Amino acid sequence: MIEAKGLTKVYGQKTAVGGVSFTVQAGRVTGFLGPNGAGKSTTMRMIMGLDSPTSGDVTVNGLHYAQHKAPLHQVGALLDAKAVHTSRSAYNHLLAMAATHSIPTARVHEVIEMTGLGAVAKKKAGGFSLGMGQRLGIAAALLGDPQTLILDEPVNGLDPEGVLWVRNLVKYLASQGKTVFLSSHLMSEMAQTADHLIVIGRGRIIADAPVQDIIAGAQQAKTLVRTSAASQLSALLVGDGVRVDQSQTETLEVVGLQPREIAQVALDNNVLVYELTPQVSSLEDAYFNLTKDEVEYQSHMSGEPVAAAQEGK
Ligand SMILES: Nc1ncnc2c1ncn2[C@@H]1O[C@H](COP(=O)(O)OP(=O)(O)OP(=O)(O)O)[C@@H](O)[C@H]1O
Repeated sequence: MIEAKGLTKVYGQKTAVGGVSFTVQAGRVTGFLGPNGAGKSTTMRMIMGLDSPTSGDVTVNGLHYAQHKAPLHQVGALLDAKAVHTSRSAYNHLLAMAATHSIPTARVHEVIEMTGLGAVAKKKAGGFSLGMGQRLGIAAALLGDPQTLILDEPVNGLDPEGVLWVRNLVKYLASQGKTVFLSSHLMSEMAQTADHLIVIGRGRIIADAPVQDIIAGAQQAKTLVRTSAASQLSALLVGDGVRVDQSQTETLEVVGLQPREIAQVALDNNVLVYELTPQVSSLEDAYFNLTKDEVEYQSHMSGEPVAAAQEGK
């Protein structure tokens, strides 16, 4: 379990993490989402004792990271896949880590096989592709068979087989009662992997709820309507709390009414409707809804990223 209380990190004028409190429970996969610069990596670094909080507190399995006598058995983390000795082989990198905790060599071989690194284990880690580096980072995180796993963007650079493997792995570990905390910018992947989500924006928690609740929260009754009299039906439907967008000649998107209510209006007015399809919200919709005011680095049509707001900078 990870517990953060009033966790704050200020760099000069910049509040990277502004007094966040949350609990990452054991036995489920908790996703950590937020726009670029929201404070995810800083939070994870503080959990791992790599950055000290300006104020507040965070513990893993009841203790600060540094208080654990055998931390590799408590918490395994992938924070920066490039943080390896570049001229050391993957095997030797893992062996060196294992030696610090008297972890048997057999476990090194085990995590190498688990992560699909067998063929390259004796090669220098500095020459690894992004995906192979991620696999090595995950192998290192798993080495001590820790109770808690923290993975910052674990699927970044992985091929589809690797993405599926990470998904199944973290779900399996959670089912075994482990605590799994992972960040990703891939919404569809997060929707399939996480049970619970913590969403952060500009250093503050903006949602902390089960994935299904977050998706349901964004859900407005939205229906795709195909009709031969789009303008007429649109005029009949539009009103208080009801929005109608006409995307094509015979296609309407109606927000704020149930399909049955739309059908009734059409029937009462003798309008032919030949399709009524309720639209289901995705995690991506919910995420954009939640973070629309929290995006600090916004892309523009020209492709040139600019700081959308200069809060604290
Ligand atoms: N060492 C540092 N010194 C100064 N500012 C920092 C430092 N580390 C992070 N920041 C700033 O703190 C904010 C949060 O950064 P952080 O890396 O935690 O965000 P993130 O949510 O992980 O972003 P991303 O999705 O881009 O990885 C950013 O504005 C970043 O520039």
